[in-house]
Amino acid sequence: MQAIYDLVRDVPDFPRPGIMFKDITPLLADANAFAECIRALCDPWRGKGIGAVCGIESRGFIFGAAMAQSLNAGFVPLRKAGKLPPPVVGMDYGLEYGLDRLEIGTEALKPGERVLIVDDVLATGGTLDAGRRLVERLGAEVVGASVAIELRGLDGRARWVSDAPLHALVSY
Ligand SMILES: O=P(O)(O)OC[C@H]1O[C@H](OP(=O)(O)OP(=O)(O)O)[C@H](O)[C@@H]1O
Ligand SMILES: Nc1ncnc2[nH]cnc12
Repeated sequence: MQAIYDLVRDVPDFPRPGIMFKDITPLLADANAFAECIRALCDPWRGKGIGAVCGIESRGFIFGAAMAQSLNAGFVPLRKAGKLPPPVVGMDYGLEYGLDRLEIGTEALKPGERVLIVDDVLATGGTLDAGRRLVERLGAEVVGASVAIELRGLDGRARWVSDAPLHALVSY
């Protein structure tokens, strides 16, 4: 896990003054560390009957798609506004450095389907909360969530009001 810490770069004042941005691109560029990261993210979910991994645009796609393959599950994108063709349902939310909207195709998940939600970073938790609500709106079952990085100081975990587990690989 130390390799993962070593490969996440701190970028001060990006994308806004006062934000310490966690840059995952050095981690993604390292084949062994990225593979180890995907393995470790998937381990808690093996044998748990995950039918679909919902990855959150855009960095959540990188981890989510690789995890879906490893878990032998489908991949369903939760996309930013206006990117998915209709019909969609959407949700506005706030994140550490702005406001945004996530959407999902109304036919993308079956009622009762067992879903894992994946993102790269948990900061204030607004994004993950919006993702959970959208999946539940479609009647699917949120089995849990995984993030590569948790920023504990922003207490995003408090926004995860589900009983389903929320796993973080590394935390700061
Ligand atoms: O916990 P929160 O405060 O909600 O912040 C976490 C979200 O912020 C980033 O997404 P961003 O909207 O910057 O999109 P990107 O992945 O396209 O860079 C990150 O990828 C998470 O999705
Ligand atoms: N500090 C941060 N670094 C990287 N991604 C983020 N998303 C929200 N806050 C972030």
